[in-house]
Amino acid sequence: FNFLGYNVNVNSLLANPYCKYTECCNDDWIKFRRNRLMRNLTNHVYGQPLLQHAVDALTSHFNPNFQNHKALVLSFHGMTGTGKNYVSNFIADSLYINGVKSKYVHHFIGRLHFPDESKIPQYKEYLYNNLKAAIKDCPRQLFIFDEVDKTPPEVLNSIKPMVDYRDDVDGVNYSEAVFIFLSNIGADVIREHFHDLYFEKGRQREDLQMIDFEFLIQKGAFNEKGGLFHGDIIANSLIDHYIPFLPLQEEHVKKCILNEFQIRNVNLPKPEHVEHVLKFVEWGPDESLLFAKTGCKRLSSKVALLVDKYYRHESRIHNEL
Ligand SMILES: Nc1ncnc2c1ncn2[C@@H]1O[C@H](COP(=O)(O)OP(=O)(O)OP(=O)(O)O)[C@@H](O)[C@H]1O
Repeated sequence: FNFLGYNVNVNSLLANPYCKYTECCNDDWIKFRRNRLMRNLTNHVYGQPLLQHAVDALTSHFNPNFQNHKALVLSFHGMTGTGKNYVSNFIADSLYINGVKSKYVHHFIGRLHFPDESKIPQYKEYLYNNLKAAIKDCPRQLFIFDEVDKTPPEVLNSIKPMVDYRDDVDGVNYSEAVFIFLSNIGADVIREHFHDLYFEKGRQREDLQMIDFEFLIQKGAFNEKGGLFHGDIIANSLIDHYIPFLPLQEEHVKKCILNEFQIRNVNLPKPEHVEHVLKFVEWGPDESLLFAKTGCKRLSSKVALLVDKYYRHESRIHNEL
């Protein structure tokens, strides 16, 4: 309303002052910022054009004009070091003001959280109770399950009711949540298919479509051993989108190396230093040597050593500015 010529927002007058400084379950702290995500993916993630599909899925999930009938479930597949964790963090950053540090972001790592097969019943109970308590506290939660292929399928099956098409489970509604599964399941199929499309059929990486991969991954995820293996989540088609992470080539790895230098305030590293880091990268498969076996992983420590040795002055001056 208008008071003495000033526009007064009743909501902000009534708002809990606690939530001004502390993260709360409201639009001030949780809001999907598509442009922010697009900018980060464009500027920092190399060689993964199919990510646009994940952005579109998130956009429609958070469209206030549509009512969701189930939680959004994305499954990221691909070789190691191609950006699955990296992108999940950008998604968290686009959803929460506190980014990955938000109390509404939860990471579960197969080998770390569910290592012991004899404890499956306890894990199931732990997961169910944990998720339920989180959603009760705030419906807009992000659950990231890393190393899904190293998680016992029974454990993942316990969250099936939460990602299914239902209004609520035990009085709790999960439809606003986002689940992201990360795994190397299907990585070989993706690599082989990409090789065929790119090198044999002359298709450009940027022109590839989801349709080129989605069914392949779904089949691979179902057949390969791992957490999704014969699991209820796939059997019941509860994964909304399978996102393939393509294998990285030399041009992408070089960009990753330059990025690592840039992070350390070295904008123009010497070409021989970039080449030096590149020498540590293993290439495959077999003698084709087309793709980086570990993608852009483990480059940062190599770059850090070089920066410390040759650019200490440059990086210090920038840090002091
Ligand atoms: N496509 C990419 N573009 C730019 N940087 C990347 C890309 N992929 C990976 N990186 C860099 O490599 C690091 C490791 O990647 P990330 O942890 O996302 O791999 P991953 O696909 O999750 O691997 P894994 O399957 O082993 O868990 C990232 O933190 C990032 O710095």
